[in-house]
Amino acid sequence: MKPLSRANAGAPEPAPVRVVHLGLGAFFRAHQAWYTHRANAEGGAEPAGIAAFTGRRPDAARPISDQDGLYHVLVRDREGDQTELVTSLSGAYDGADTARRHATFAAPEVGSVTLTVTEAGYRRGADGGPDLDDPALADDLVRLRAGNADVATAPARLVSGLLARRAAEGGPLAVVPCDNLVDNGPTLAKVVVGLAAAVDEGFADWVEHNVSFVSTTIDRITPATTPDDRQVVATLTGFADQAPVVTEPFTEWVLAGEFPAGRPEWERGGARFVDDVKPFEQRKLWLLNGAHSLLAYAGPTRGHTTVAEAIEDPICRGWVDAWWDEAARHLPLTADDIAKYRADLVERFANPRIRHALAQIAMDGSQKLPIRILPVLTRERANGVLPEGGVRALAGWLAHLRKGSDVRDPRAAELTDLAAGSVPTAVHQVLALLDPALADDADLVTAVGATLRELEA
Ligand SMILES: NC(=O)c1ccc[n+]([C@@H]2O[C@H](COP(=O)([O-])OP(=O)(O)OC[C@H]3O[C@@H](n4cnc5c(N)ncnc54)[C@H](O)[C@@H]3O)[C@@H](O)[C@H]2O)c1
Ligand SMILES: O=P(O)(O)OC[C@@H](O)[C@@H](O)[C@H](O)[C@H](O)CO
Repeated sequence: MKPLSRANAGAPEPAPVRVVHLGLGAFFRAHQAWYTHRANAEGGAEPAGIAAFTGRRPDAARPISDQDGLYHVLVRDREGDQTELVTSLSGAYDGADTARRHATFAAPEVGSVTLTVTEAGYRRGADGGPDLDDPALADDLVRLRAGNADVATAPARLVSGLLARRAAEGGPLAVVPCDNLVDNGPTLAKVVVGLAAAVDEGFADWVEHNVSFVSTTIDRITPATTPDDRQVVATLTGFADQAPVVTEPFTEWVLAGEFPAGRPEWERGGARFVDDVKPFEQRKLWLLNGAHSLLAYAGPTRGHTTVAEAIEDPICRGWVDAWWDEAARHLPLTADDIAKYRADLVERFANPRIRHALAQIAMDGSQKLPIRILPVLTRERANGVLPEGGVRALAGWLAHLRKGSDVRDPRAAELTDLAAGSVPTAVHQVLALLDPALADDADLVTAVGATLRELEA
């Protein structure tokens, strides 16, 4: 079995870096790096390279940098596997490598910064600005004010990179969040401008005038890679690839916003540039991600561990259909569009060769449910409806929290405490943490309690 390298694979030399990425995870490799690779492969413009930095694990870049930035995407449909070698990563680095990060941010030929740092990684406070009660972010702010750029959180790394760009007179640039958040461009802008202002008002002003925050809807189901997946890639390609990613054939990237310093021609890879991502965003976050979260919490009560298993269970499928009916009532799309999207989702979820663990999706519920479930639930309640699917998603989350094991969430300790004890108290306390208005809704509390008892029976 050959080690993967540009020489062994006959791959082109690394392209000049035009994009910096924060959060070198699986999704970035299956999505933004893949679109950049596809755009480069189409030819025409000068190829664009990406310098990508890990978010939290210093060692995560090593297997990729040892392969000259190369890795395979393993695309799995019901019938079989296809591999594609991705060549757009020109460098993979430890996110704590401040000197490298700053040099990349400062380079005028770098025009965009993309991010996949998870919902929790944005460290937003209740007002949408930076959560300065978060100890890690507060610690980073002290460092930034002291001129020390060795910071750890994603917002602080972005701010320190922008400080380096301003100091080098690198010019304007675009920041492109690719995480599942509502209004992700303006949402990130609020965190970054707030943190910049806490460092220095003049710098916040520079950010407002020089940095464009682009909104995106991003979609490609990409589970964590397993050792078996690596073996499949080795068998198919003959390379001992240490960093392949597994994904589905479907992919979507919709973007809205300005790129003042240019960008790769991602549309050549299939990306769409629109004036407003909102209809795409609501369709995706409510129908796809909402159903994912519902299955992630309620599915295990029926013994399921993956999305594909759960969606094939007629009971779980009924839960998802109920949720989709509720969400559909509030989507600004035609009935035909919604029906087609739902049918496609059933196919995507049921793909038996994508083993998407419910436990992976269940992470960070306190950050995800307000985006995926509550917008529909609150609209339904305003219309006097007790929505079965939304209620079940909340009840499922409570069941997950009450099991107590493997709750991965920035508020895990608080949540598992609140969820313990009698059902009515647990439901009231957990809903109050999400939104006090939910806990004041007696009919909702009763319905969630009844569904929780049913799931726990
Ligand atoms: N996997 C998917 O199917 C998918 C699809 C659409 C969007 N996304 C978005 O991409 C994100 C990452 O998914 P993934 O599959 O790449 O996961 P992953 O676990 O493979 O990678 C996560 C990346 O985020 C970084 N990270 C995690 N927590 C962080 C934190 N608190 N601060 C800074 N960086 C942090 C990690 O270091 C890593 O680089 C998701 O949370 C979601 O917002 C994922
Ligand atoms: O990646 P997360 O943790 O935000 O959410 C888990 C899944 O719901 C998500 O990754 C979907 O698979 C993805 O959003 C599909 O495009």
